[in-house]
Amino acid sequence: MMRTRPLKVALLGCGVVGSEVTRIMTTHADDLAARIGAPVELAGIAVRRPDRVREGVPAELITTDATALVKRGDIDVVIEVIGGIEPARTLITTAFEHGASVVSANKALVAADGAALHAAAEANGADLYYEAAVAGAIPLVRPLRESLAGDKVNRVLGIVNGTTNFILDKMDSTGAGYSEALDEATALGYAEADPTADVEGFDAAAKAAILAGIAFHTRVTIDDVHREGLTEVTASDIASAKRMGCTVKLLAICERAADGASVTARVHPAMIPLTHPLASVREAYNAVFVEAEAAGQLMFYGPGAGGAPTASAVLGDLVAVCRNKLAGATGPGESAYTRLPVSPMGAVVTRYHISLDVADKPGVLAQVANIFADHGVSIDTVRQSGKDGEASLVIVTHRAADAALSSTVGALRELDTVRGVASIMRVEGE
Ligand SMILES: NC(=O)c1ccc[n+]([C@@H]2O[C@H](COP(=O)([O-])OP(=O)(O)OC[C@H]3O[C@@H](n4cnc5c(N)ncnc54)[C@H](O)[C@@H]3O)[C@@H](O)[C@H]2O)c1
Ligand SMILES: N[C@@H](CCO)C(=O)O
Ligand code: NA
Repeated sequence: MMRTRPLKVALLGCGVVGSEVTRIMTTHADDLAARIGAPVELAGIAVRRPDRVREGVPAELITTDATALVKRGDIDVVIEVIGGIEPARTLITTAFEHGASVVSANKALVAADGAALHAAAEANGADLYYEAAVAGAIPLVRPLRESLAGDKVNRVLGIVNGTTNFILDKMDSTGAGYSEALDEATALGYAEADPTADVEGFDAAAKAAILAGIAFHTRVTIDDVHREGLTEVTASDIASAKRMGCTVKLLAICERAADGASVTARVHPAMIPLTHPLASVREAYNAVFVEAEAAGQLMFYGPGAGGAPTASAVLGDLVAVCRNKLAGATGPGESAYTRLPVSPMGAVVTRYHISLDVADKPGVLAQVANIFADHGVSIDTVRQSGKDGEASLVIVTHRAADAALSSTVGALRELDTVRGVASIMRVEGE
């Protein structure tokens, strides 16, 4: 039976995502009501610039006082699409204290302070949902939290940042320059308000922290995630990857250690074979592999950024939270019972592609090979090219610990015959 009294929703922020949330809530009101079992009504929209023309947004709902809106007391659900840490954190906490549940798209905040937010939700009998925070429209948080709650996840690996994938794809396929590709991603609404969050890997690291926490039922914050962005990737890295039958992608990788006693979470550019499904992920699309003990390998693929796709995830959460409200229940909260520690990057085991500029004279290759052997790093392939007494060595290793690779590179830099280490890139997905 449909309840006639509407559930009241407050929207915080009416930018790329917020404007699409407003549009869908307005145009799909009847369907949303039927699915929830009660009408949902937009009761207020907090914005920073009230004079901006917002097509289809009722002017009487607009306010610049977000705090007063979340304190009203008659609000059932607050949708936070402002972004950033403050004032979002205080507004969300205040919303819980005033009886509202919260739907947020804010990965930066959840990855920094998820535990405290979950605790505040629980203390007030409220829900905190954030499907939109990870990989936009792609259902990933809910499948991990709910569908896979009976399985044991061992690995989550994928492309979780649309902007950087868009940039790499454009550079690779059209030869566009880095800034040109970034400007296009920003114009299309994919990039964060400050795009350094995308290109320096902070956005992907936040998503990796959220995914690792949910997948391994432990607490992982953004500070636990090893992070390398896109800014160090050169045209020569991309060309080198091509020669190896690979492409370069910015990956987020969360793994349970082989002994099961710890986990790791990292974001960095990596070479992956062109035959791997992640290699064909184009534009701002995201794709995530989840490997679970009983399920095997699952792949989640779809639009990872953009106003409408992200609003789709927000609306899905809104329906779930409203249903919970009507049932007088709450959905799953934080699950961190395994308390698995997060190991540092040095413990990660993977393969490496190393490009060295060396003197081309007898014994150099043997000297270089010895350094690898001394540090327990086994070489898979070596390719040498060069002339006039200088050579370029491209070495691909077998699987080795990141700490062992770092000491190998440190020792190589000490050799007089090694003029420079042109690039080091991890090789994944084989
Ligand atoms: N754009 C995407 O593709 C995407 C995808 C997934 C998640 N997200 C997340 O969604 C959130 C919003 O992103 P967006 O792309 O819509 O950003 P945006 O910059 O387009 O929108 C944010 C809006 O919030 C407003 N705002 C800032 N402070 C405010 C305040 N105190 N009170 C009221 N309004 C305030 C800003 O004026 C702006 O209009 C972020 O957390 C972002 O990480 C975005
Ligand atoms: N800036 C983010 C938005 C989606 O979270 C991206 O490019 O993926
Ligand atoms: Na999602």
